[in-house]
Amino acid sequence: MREKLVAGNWKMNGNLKESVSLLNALVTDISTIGSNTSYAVCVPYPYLAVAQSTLKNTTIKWGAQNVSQHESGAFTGEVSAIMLNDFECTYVIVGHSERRMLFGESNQVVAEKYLAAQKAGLVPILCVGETLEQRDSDITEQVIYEQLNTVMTVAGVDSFRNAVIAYEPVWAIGTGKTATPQQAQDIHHFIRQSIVKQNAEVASGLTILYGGSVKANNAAELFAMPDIDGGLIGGASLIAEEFIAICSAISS
Ligand SMILES: O=C(CO)COP(=O)(O)O
Repeated sequence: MREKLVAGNWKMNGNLKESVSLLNALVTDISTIGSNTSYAVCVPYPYLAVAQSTLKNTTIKWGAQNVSQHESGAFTGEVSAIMLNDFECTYVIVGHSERRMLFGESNQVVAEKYLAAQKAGLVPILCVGETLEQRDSDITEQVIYEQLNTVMTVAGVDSFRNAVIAYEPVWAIGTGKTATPQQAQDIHHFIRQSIVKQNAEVASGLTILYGGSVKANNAAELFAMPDIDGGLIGGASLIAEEFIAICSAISS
């Protein structure tokens, strides 16, 4: 059985006080739900230390939202995978569409970040997804295949044994427009089949998350689809009750 996962992506939100209180609320509330699923929060870098101290010895894992493709050196403002290890991160998000679009990260750079994360023992959560324009031009599968294939070329298909993929249609992020469960399932199936062609065993064990306006009231129907193994949650992960409700939608 492949791992199910619900991960929060806090993005650039909150301050220290709010982060501490959200983490504490999650720790209290998570104990009320079943545990056949993994849970995680990807917090801003400055709050990794407090995530580490608050979540250690709980069932909630933690991670970062970005990582440098370089090991060390003159890269002002960047954070390496080795540094993330100091905070005992399990996960790091790579290739989020906001990084691709706002910070110009190409498929190649994303693949190098993915590889750097894995080399340091972190589990990359590789985000893929199409814009509305690309969907309307009927090139969704082509776009996603290129995103995946660059990673397979740089890191190999076996690398997906220790990675998670998140399908996040750009048009559904922060817009309140969720992909329908069938639209999401179709792309999840396409992603899994793209990996099956290289290695069926790796593909069947691969956790593929859906992200994009997942809320407590639409999570269960998305998570019920056969190739959707959980969610990457943005806005709703900033409210403890909402995030916990989404987590319980997968356990039930
Ligand atoms: O980008 C996302 C998670 O990485 C999704 O964000 P929202 O859940 O706010 O749409």
